[in-house]
Amino acid sequence: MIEVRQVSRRFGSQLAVDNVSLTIERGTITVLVGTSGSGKSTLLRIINRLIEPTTGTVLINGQDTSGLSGEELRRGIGYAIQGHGLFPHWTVARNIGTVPSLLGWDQGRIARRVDELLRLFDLDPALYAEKLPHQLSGGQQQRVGVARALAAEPAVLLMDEPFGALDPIIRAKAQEDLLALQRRLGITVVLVTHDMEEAMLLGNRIGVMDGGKLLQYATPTEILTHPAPGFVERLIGGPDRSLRLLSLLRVADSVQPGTAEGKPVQENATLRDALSELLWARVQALPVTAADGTPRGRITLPAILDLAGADAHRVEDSPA
Ligand SMILES: Nc1ncnc2c1ncn2[C@@H]1O[C@H](COP(=O)(O)OP(=O)(O)OP(=O)(O)O)[C@@H](O)[C@H]1O
Repeated sequence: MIEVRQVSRRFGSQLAVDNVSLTIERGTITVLVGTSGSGKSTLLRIINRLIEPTTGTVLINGQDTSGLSGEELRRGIGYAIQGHGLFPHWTVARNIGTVPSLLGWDQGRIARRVDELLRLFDLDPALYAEKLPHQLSGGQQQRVGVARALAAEPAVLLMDEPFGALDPIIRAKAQEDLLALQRRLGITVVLVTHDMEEAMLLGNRIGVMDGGKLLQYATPTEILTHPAPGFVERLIGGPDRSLRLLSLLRVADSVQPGTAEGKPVQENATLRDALSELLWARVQALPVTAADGTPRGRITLPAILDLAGADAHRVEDSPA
């Protein structure tokens, strides 16, 4: 668990982070979202003490981090940034092995860990371990950046706009991969983005920042259905609000008995995707299947329309 208590950071006359308190539960994804200059990156870097707070404290698992050396702290916390931050003249393997080397792991253990991480990120070690970063695609570099951040098996992973430089298709894949990875490893992730869509997709909780202040810290559903008045309300109150709500709900949540004609929709797809399929096929209903193709029932247009409005209580009862 990470506890940020009344943390502020001043740069000259500017208060980049203004009295922020929040608690991040172990094994969750927290997304800090806000416009440029709102203090997200500064707050993230205060957690691993790349930036020291002017006032306030950060506790990790109950321990005040100011009592640790910054270097020691950072070896236990993964950090992945936009542009991947890979050393350009080092091979992929050496890049991934950076922190284990600093920690004094023996060569055999480092090699095994590098191999394991490359496989985890779908990069064949025989093909990629000895390549240089510039010989990889943007998406592959991004994966190596995250692999490097995870090399020493940190319990906490901080990510600053990790998908910012990726094209939309690779970005969607990278987001799905992060969700799967986080579930598999059970790590605590704190991620910074300026993209509310990304925050809604990834966050168990979202912290909305503006002018250094944390304006709201809540689940995606709470933010959509009960946004804090003012900035947050304006941020999420655009014309696609109903579609965002549908993005948080799964087909499995409103599947009905029966069958339908047409291309099946998977039960773990979002209702937004299902709506798109229904509109594309110009039908009122489509069959629903499990990932392995087992029939599950059908999804209908009226059922989706029913959930797309501001019926907050029903939406709140649904899993985010
Ligand atoms: N080292 C620094 N020296 C002086 N001012 C700084 C420094 N780092 C950040 N700031 C200022 O603090 C404010 C918050 O910056 P920060 O990088 O945390 O914002 P952000 O929300 O992450 O923005 P972005 O999305 O553009 O990265 C900005 O106005 C920035 O100019």
